[in-house]
Amino acid sequence: MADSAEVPNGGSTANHISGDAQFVVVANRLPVDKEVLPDGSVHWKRSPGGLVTALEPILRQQTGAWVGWSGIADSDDNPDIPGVEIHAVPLSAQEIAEYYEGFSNATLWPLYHDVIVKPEYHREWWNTYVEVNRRFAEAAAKAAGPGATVWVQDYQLQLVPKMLRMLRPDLKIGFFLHIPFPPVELFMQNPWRTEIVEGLLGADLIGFHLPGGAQNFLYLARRLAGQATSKGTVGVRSRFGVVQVGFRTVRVGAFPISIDSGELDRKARSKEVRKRAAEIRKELGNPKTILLGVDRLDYTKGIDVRLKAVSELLAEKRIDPAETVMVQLATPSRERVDSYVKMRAGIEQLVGNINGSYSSVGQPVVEYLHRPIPRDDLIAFFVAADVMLVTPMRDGMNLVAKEYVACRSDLGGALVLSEFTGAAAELRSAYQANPYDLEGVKDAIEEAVHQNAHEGRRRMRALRRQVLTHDVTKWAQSFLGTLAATTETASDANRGVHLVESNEQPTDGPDA
Ligand SMILES: O=P(O)(O)OC[C@H]1O[C@H](O[C@H]2O[C@H](CO)[C@@H](O)[C@H](O)[C@H]2O)[C@H](O)[C@@H](O)[C@@H]1O
Ligand SMILES: Cc1cn([C@@H]2O[C@H](COP(=O)(O)OP(=O)(O)O)[C@@H](O)[C@H]2O)c(=O)[nH]c1=O
Repeated sequence: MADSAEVPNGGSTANHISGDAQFVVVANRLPVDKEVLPDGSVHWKRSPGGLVTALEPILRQQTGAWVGWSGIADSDDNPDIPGVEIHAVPLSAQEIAEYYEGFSNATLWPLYHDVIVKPEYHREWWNTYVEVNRRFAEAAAKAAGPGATVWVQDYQLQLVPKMLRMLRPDLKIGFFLHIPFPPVELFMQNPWRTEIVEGLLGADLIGFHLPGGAQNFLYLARRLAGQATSKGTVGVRSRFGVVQVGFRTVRVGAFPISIDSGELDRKARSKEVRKRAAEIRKELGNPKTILLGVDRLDYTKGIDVRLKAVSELLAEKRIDPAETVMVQLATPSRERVDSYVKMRAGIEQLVGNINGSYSSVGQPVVEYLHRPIPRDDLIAFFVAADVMLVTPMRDGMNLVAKEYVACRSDLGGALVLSEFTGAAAELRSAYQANPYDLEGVKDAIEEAVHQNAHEGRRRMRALRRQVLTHDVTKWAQSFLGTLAATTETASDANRGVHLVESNEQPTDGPDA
């Protein structure tokens, strides 16, 4: 998908509902964000974040419908996207404040990301979350044809599976969580924890990035919803868990998401991208080492950690300011949520401090851009960067790490990767570090900066083998294939699976 597209004003097909789609994606966001320019014309640009990056190629491969919000208040415009039938769910300014900024991003987001900031619990936010989830469920019910497959995405819509099942029992319903599913001790804080578990159990298949999340969920289904569940460990794309909900069998599994690695590999090899990468290096003053960070400006991403690490490495003369430039590309995100406002100020202060202490005139050590970067430009930055810094405190997957690897067909570059990303489970040959251990992060960055070419190639070859053989198509096929196979009766599905009753004492504790 292009980063932006002009759509003639008045090109809306609002309320044009066909109700015959056989495949429906339901996500908080549409794949494109609406922007109304000062002259009143409408502009649609790519929505931020990895969810859209991952799902967009899937919908290109099979026609279907996408139910979501356009990113601004009170809009029911449906942009024209070839091959995808768009069903916009309008949200009022108050719903955006309470459902999106409030319950989704100031309650659930911090709760599911290790309470890095304190989650806020407000009853009004919850009530609006329930109401908006109902509207998404109704929109999905209208878009889906008889017996269709509906794939509900992410933490903003955890009540939709149950609501949709009540409206349309004929549908096959999948749910995928793009962020970490938290340890049981944290999840239990949520005053509406039981409603959320029951909401998810409306699906036929519930997917997580990692087996640990799936196991946490199975434990909670037993404890909070009182359902019998399977007991063994969950595998990656295998050994699915089972929850028995009356006569229905819900499967629970781990499906690590990925990227369109073949497409990125191809683009990164192109002459234009190579040329642009060379230009970037020149524009940065031809430094020996380019360090790169690419993130939504989010406190989970550990942008402060990498800035502190670089600052200390400079102070300790372990890296040379005359030879090093760090580029931090930061897409604006959730700018009206308090914790994001505070975090932005902190990061910009760190950038200022480093530049104040170590830059020379016209040659800043840190180049910081606070704006969305078009995909093609991003690819050139990946090709140019000697060391990619991915240091989240917690991250569901982190597609940026995989994108960097996919772009390095030259086997150059090095990846510094937080242990607390979903990607760390697959990208074992990265320079991994614990983001809470600043000395460890510094050591990893220093090692990556000074790696010898042979070691660098060995690591990158191993990383690429993983990323190129596990792409987003494999992710979607494994999830949708498992969902399609969930037709058996409860007794068939449970054959050979020992179910633990909710009143039995489980022997397998949750995997925190
Ligand atoms: O829609 P926003 O509030 O602007 O946020 C953007 C998206 O952020 C999150 O992305 C996650 O999904 C990625 C793909 O699975 C994953 O790699 C990453 O670790 C997650 O943080 C969020 O989950 C999406 O719903 C948002 O649209
Ligand atoms: C900064 C920036 C990023 N992108 C693209 O956005 C996604 C980010 O996905 P990830 O899983 O790493 O994290 P979140 O979903 O944001 O939590 C990735 O595909 C980036 O290439 C972009 O297109 N433009 C940008 O400026």
